[in-house]
Amino acid sequence: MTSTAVRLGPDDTLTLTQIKVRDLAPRVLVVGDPARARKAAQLLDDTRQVGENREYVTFTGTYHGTAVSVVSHGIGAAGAGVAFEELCRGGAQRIIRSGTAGGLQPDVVDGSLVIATAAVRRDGLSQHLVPLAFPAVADTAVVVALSEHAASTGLDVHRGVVLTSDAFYPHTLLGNDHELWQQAGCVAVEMEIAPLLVIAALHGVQAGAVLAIDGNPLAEHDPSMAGYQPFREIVHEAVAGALDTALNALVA
Ligand SMILES: O=P(O)(O)O[C@H]1O[C@H](CO)[C@@H](O)[C@H]1O
Ligand SMILES: O=c1cc[nH]c(=O)[nH]1
Repeated sequence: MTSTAVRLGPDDTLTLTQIKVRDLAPRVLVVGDPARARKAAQLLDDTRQVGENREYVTFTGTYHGTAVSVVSHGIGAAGAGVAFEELCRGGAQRIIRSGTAGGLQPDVVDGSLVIATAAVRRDGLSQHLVPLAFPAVADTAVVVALSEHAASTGLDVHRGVVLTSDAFYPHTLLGNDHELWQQAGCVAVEMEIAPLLVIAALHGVQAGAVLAIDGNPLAEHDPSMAGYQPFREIVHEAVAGALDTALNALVA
């Protein structure tokens, strides 16, 4: 692929994530929540913390003998996009996001897993990088690897197009358009996959995502998200299943 993408050297430090390039593994797990990054780091062997700045916390270790880094990217496309871009500039070759999401279809409910095949680009960032006509598509090998490992978790697994949207809490003035995307067949809604897939594609990096479902705002008739409650056992189990799936797919 002809590319004008920036690549840094091993002695460089990525500016906002504060990771030394030599400390970054080519296979990277990304999660929104720094606390989830710390939990994921405990699943690695020989783990060491190699970066911390703002919402970006980074660990590197090995998983089943293969070097892996875990990085938190915070909530929302703009901040997460900083991390995704720096990881690509630092030499990441495969990036998998393990996040949480709301189900959009009636059968995509608490405790399910969703594997993203593509994302609707309703984020504010990615249109500044490449026109919206460019699709946000997951890498096929990553989707296959995620599907294989998700099946072994015993959780309810769905696969399809996800909606990436900047608005977590809508205002009654405009509401949200989740119903439109439900009718278009989107399976879940979250906030960072579209920029991940776009930035990775522009760098020639493999990327994909697996999501733990923590509610279904349409089915629960809760468009305001006032009843959002992700701190439940059924969600914790799905988050654990998503992390396990993502780590196995990373090293597949
Ligand atoms: O659980 P994470 O990875 O943060 O993902 C989802 O959760 C956050 C909103 O609660 C957003 O970042 C959304 O994308
Ligand atoms: O963006 C998100 C994340 C989790 N659950 C939701 O409903 N939306």
